[in-house]
Amino acid sequence: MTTSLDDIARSLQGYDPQALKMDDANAFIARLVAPVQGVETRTLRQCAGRVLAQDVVSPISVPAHDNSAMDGFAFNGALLQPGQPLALRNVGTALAGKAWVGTVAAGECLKVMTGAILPSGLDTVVPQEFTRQEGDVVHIPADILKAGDNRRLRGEDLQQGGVALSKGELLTPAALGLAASLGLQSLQVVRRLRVAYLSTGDEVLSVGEPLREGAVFDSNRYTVTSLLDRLGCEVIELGVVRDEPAALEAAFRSAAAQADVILSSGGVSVGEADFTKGMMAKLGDVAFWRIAMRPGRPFAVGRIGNTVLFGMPGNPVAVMVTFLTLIRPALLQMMGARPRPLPLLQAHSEQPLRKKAGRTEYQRGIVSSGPDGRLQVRTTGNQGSGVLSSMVQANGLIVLHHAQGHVAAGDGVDVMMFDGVI
Ligand SMILES: Nc1nc2c(c(=O)[nH]1)N[C@H]1C(S)=C(S)[C@@H](COP(=O)(O)OP(=O)(O)OC[C@H]3O[C@@H](n4cnc5c(N)ncnc54)[C@H](O)[C@@H]3O)O[C@H]1N2
Ligand code: MOO
Repeated sequence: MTTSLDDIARSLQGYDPQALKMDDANAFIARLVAPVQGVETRTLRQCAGRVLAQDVVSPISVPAHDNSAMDGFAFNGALLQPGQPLALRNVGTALAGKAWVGTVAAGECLKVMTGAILPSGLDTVVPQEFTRQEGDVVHIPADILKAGDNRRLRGEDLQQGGVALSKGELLTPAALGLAASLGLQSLQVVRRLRVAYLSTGDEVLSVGEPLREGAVFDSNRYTVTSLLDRLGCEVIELGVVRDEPAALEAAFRSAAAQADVILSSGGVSVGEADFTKGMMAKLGDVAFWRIAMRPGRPFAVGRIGNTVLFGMPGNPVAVMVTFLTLIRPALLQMMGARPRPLPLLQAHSEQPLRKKAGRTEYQRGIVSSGPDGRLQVRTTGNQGSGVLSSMVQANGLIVLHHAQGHVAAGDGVDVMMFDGVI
């Protein structure tokens, strides 16, 4: 049973679709969406960016044995005494990957390579360059080591039987390396989320079409589809749809039949040619919001059949900002991933910032390290929601919170970093 938009609205205190706070918008969306069903097995090479569908329990300990972290000489650390150098007889060499056979008696040591198994009783390794060798005697200076140094303990990375990776983990390069260190060849992952994207508007041209007066090229298609690629979604591109009811209806129906999520841009404000809103309302259970945010105020949210719909405004910066702040968390939730909020840093504003209280503003910011080593941030200049070059220059969004007012130069502000995400 899916919850209707009305039910969600009733469950939210202070829900006002004409002046919705960001927190309430996100809470609404979190209730609207649910993780998709469907698990598949994929080889490690195919798993980058996918979401793990079940816990991975370690079949082995990593490392499997106590071993040396250095090329050097292993010995019993109990021999170390403050102020006393050591002279130990080397009785052999242990290479990585092969157990050394033999015994090391009191007063003896074993030459070991990095990764070599430490025979029992040898718990300390002196790096080779700290020693002096005379024949088979190894001299170790006083006070350079303590017992246990340069030893890697069995299971210090992963314990056999422990959970190495948890369900919901987004499979990063590090997570895939970890799975490989357990000898796993494949993983169970959540099926990819299918996301359809369409741009709307008579003035919007696909790249390749000749430019004509008053028209703009469809930049939103490229920002949105590449944001989706980075999230590991399967993207269904439905091109540019004219402000014409039959074309809009066909596009939305086709999107709803194929996708878990439909994203559109344009046509959600109050303009006369905004047929998009009417068509969304005809085909689905859709709410039209005015969010207390800038940019990105008009926004549509709802369902067409079982497919979730997010109708972004047309302005290119508003598209990226609503994607990062409202849509990205929802897509991660639908992908079965644990929340991965973009990191918020505190930086000192290099300039005064004008801000209207009663809405959340996202200004494009460039964070850098100041002369005193502290983080500082300046804006990219023109903050118009059509100025896409501001998003190219920025490495984060300065978040001016709902209740916050003007910012003085030097004040601390939050910055939502998006390097590597967009
Ligand atoms: N009277 C009001 N006018 C507007 C309001 C309002 O509240 N009252 N809100 C403004 C805000 S904020 C935004 S954002 C826009 C959103 O309007 P729409 O969603 O209807 O978007 P469009 O009018 O279709 O387009 C806006 C703008 O973006 C350009 N655009 C559209 N699609 C693309 C694309 N795929 N690639 C590049 N650029 C695109 C389009 O040409 C327009 O310039 O409404 C304000 N007005
Ligand atoms: O959503 Mo609009 O972009 O605030 O100008």
